[in-house]
Amino acid sequence: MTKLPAADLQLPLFAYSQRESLTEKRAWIALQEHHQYSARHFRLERLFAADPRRGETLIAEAAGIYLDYSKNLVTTETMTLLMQLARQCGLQDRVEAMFRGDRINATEQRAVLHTALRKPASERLVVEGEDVIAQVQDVLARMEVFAEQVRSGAWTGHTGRPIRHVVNIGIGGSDLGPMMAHEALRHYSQRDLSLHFLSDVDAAALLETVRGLPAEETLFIVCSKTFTTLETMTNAQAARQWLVQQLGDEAAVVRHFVGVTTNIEEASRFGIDERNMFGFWDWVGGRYSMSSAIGLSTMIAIGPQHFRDMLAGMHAMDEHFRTAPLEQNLPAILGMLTVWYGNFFDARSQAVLPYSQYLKRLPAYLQQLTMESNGKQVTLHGEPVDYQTSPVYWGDNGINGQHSFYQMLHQGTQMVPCDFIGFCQPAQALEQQQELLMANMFAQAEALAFGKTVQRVREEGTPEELVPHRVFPGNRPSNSMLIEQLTPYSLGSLIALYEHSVFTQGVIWNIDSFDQWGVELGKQLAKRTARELIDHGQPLHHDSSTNALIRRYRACQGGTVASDPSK
Ligand SMILES: O=P(O)(O)OC[C@H]1O[C@H](O)[C@H](O)[C@@H](O)[C@@H]1O
Repeated sequence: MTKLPAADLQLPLFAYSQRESLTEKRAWIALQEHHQYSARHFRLERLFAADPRRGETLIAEAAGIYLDYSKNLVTTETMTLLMQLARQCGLQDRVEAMFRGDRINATEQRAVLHTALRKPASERLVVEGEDVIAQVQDVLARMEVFAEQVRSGAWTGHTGRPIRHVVNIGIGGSDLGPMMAHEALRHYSQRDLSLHFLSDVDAAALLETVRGLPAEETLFIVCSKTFTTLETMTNAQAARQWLVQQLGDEAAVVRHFVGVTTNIEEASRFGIDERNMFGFWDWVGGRYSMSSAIGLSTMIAIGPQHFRDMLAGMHAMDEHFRTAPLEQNLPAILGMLTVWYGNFFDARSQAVLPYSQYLKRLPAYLQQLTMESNGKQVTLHGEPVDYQTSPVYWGDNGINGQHSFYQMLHQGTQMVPCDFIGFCQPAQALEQQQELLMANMFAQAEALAFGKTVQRVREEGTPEELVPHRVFPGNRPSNSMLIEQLTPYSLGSLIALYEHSVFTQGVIWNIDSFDQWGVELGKQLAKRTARELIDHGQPLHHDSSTNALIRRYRACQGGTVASDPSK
């Protein structure tokens, strides 16, 4: 892509940043008062009693997702004020700027165009003189040819055997999206192809992955936006060595390794044939990249048409986000509710609870999407924020969670807003299991919202000394998302919903949701420390804790200390 002239480099920082502090905005002050004098006294049972149709009106629906946000500590007045805040923060202008391809990732001087990855081929989007849709479609077409070759067995390995195992090597955004999508869409996957994900640089990860894999039927997809990430490069080199050792020929690499990257040069140096590289662009952030060529393993597993369906679901949500009025806009509603709880109720975390075995990796995926995007402490101007930014996102498969951490959600001392996600039709059916699953989701949201009073606990004949233990305070907020069925389309739409909710939050907080400088320091220190762990003679200049840990490690390696008697 063409580079901006140096003189323009400062412009976007100021173009998209809000000069007025968030906490000085009229709507913010109004929300503070609303919280102080009304909202902090809201009781969900009273809100529901006052408006018998609340559960049918505080809802929004788009791109196959029905969102019920009535079990939140809000009234229509709250929602009006929240949307006023969004407007005063310029949300709609920022949305337009993102979709247009402005360099809204100000600290890296990059456009943010993951939405272009899922636009229909018939559209055009010219950014800095280039039609990005044409570029996207070109890569998609090449991915489709390759994916079909692998799926049909036409792509053969070095010894002429078809590929039966695909190993995605990548980390962060080059792992979590494809891994989550693979789990979510297993039902759509070609049965005679198995997918594996290798991210951890712990040798056990590689060895456990390749154990039992026939090298002649194994394809490695090295996914790395930069092609310099240490963990991925280390794993890719080790996998390469394993393959060459197994097949006894360096020439095998070209049939068993393909690359997905923005860095063609580095990938060539690794030995990947340029014809087997699938590119993307610096305007696709790692955690926003599952709809780019990073989704190659997804496409191989579910096939090009289903991959296109996933893109269509994303696009439908993108368009909804771009065009729907804020009051009916799902990502805006979700995003503003997160702002509401974090900034006015001091909620520090947000639970994501899918009632679907297939979505068990969704919370892990969302952790990078949300926290790497919005875990920031300075505004676009570089000034410290004086309000809370990203909450901790966490969660698990809802049913499993019920039998472990839901205790804290119901009776703990912290407010944890919850997102429940469920499906009307199961991807796989066994009699009544679907009803049992969804009954639990509805019951949990109801129990959190309305609890159980002292009076009811007593009426149940509970011994007096146990009454306080068996009371459920209720008034714990949640969203319920109901989707017809888990399909590539609905998965795409769900992911785009969260992407844009994250964007909404970032706009309000006036931060750069698309950089990740916070991951750099640890990487730098690890490089130096790695040298010290390899060469025990290197002097140590860390703090006393780190020095002592390294000395202990060296001694343990050298066999001069041992604490495990079983060894
Ligand atoms: O795709 P890569 O360039 O290998 O980057 C992989 C990951 O590593 C980094 O440390 C970032 O924190 C992530 O945002 C990124 O997704």
